[in-house]
Amino acid sequence: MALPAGRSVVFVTGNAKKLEEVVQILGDRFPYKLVSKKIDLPEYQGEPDDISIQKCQEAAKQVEGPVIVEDTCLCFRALGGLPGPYIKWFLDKLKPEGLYRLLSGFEDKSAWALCTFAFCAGEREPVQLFRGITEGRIVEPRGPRDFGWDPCFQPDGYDKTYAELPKDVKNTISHRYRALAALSDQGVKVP
Ligand SMILES: O=c1[nH]c(=O)c2ncn([C@@H]3O[C@H](COP(=O)(O)OP(=O)(O)OP(=O)(O)O)[C@@H](O)[C@H]3O)c2[nH]1
Ligand SMILES: [Mg+2]
Repeated sequence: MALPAGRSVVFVTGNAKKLEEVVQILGDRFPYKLVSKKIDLPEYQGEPDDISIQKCQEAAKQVEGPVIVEDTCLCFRALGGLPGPYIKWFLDKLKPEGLYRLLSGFEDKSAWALCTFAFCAGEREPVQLFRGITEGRIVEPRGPRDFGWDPCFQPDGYDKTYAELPKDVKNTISHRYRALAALSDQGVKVP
């Protein structure tokens, strides 16, 4: 069963840039009223799916209603997928230059960005996951610095980094776009 049309769903994030992209990507394609709420949820550890499930359940508990959360990983192939969900701390300490230098001992600079949206209708309800992946490689940082690791991620098939690409291009190829496309295709369900 779908949520009744017109119901609102709270997107819980502490990240204003994420919210900006979600709003741009979704436009009016989402059948529910999307309300945002700024809460800094805990940074859980573990596999991406488990992290998103825990994050969503915690958000539903705090909001006491239907919620969507999103968790983003940046995974370096040469490092077996790390930093993955821990990219926030790696970026914070190393900046995009340091992320690039992390791979200096490796020929393989390939990486993928993984975005997972999680929806649940309430605290003890099941969590639905929607994933999107964009493949690319880690390059010496280029472009504006206003969003995280965008300057050092160059998506496959482009000679520009995410940061250098116009927003409307990033937003049609990104990990976030693909995850939201899965969400739009499959729809959210309440038990
Ligand atoms: O250059 C970027 N392009 C992107 O498209 C992108 N998406 C996320 N990030 C960064 O990667 C970490 C994810 O951690 P994260 O998913 O826990 O996010 P967050 O803690 O900032 O927000 P939230 O968890 O409250 O939603 C954080 O440092 C985000 O700033 C991005 N950087
Ligand atoms: Mg977070």
